[in-house]
Amino acid sequence: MAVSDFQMIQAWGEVLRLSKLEKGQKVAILCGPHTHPQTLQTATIAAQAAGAVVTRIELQPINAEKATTRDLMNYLGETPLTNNPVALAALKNSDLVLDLMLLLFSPEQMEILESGTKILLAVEPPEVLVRTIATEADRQRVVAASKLLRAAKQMHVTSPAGTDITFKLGEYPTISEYGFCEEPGRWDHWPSGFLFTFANEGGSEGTIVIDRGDILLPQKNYLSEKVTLDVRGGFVRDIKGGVDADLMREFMEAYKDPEAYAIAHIGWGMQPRCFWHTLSLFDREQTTGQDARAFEGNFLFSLGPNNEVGGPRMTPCHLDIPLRNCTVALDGVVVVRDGKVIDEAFQ
Ligand SMILES: O=c1ccc(O)c[nH]1
Repeated sequence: MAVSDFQMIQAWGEVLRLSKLEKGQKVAILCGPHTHPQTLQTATIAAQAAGAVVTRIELQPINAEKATTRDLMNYLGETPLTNNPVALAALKNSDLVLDLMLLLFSPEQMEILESGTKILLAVEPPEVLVRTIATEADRQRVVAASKLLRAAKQMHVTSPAGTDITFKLGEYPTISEYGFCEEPGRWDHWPSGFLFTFANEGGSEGTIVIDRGDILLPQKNYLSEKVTLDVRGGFVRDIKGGVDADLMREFMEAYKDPEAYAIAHIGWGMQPRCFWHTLSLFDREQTTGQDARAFEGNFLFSLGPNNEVGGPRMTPCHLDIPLRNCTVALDGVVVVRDGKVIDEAFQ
């Protein structure tokens, strides 16, 4: 259902407060022709109400001729910021960037963050944003879990459907996402409420079974039959199943990039206000599927790029695949059991 401007302005006000936006600071709102007009207008008003100096930067989209999907997260790496020093300079000179266009994993995003600028991504529709306004409690819970993940040397994931895979950890940092940016140089995504790290290069071995009802992103469908991934040496070597497997395989083959098959980020969902079922109630193009990435107790793995954390892969092909009913153990300590987060593990 629709959201009132008043409610959206209040939502932005709370997220900007949590992000410690101060009077007189510089806010750049990055947008494009696809940016939701209500999100843009209410973000602008809320940032001004917080006393910030607000600049809108509108960039023209690229890559349409290369991607086989309209999904914002599925031709990564090159962005409208690539080879645009004017916009890049303005963003690096801001205290906070509200990214309503979607940069995600790109060299330019890393460069902006390294300058100390904060970036908050927000491209879900207002109905999702007002349901998932971040809270300090979300931050504390995700940060507590990330301390365990950061210290772990191995993640072992199993499921009744047949998943049994081990990831060696330690080469890459842990990323916590909880929906606001309270520290300089931080990137976050509203909505979120999950955490992940990246498997060591070549350090993923085993089988992942994407079960009936599990979700593929960007396909944004619920699988009607199992898809089995054979993972060796950090790469998906085989994709077995029926039509869903054929669709996934052809989608990835279209990129003609061997790096698309690499295991990328691995972690789990901790957002009780996001749900597995939500995607079934939206038109495919109304959402990027953050409910699916963040719902409490999923095991979320992704394929493709790891440049976000300084890894060598910047493939534009990026799949996020949240699984239900998994058990996730870090060095033998269970943090998710049969799709339920074990908070006691983080005390
Ligand atoms: O918020 C996000 C969205 C996509 C992704 O791959 C990671 N985090």
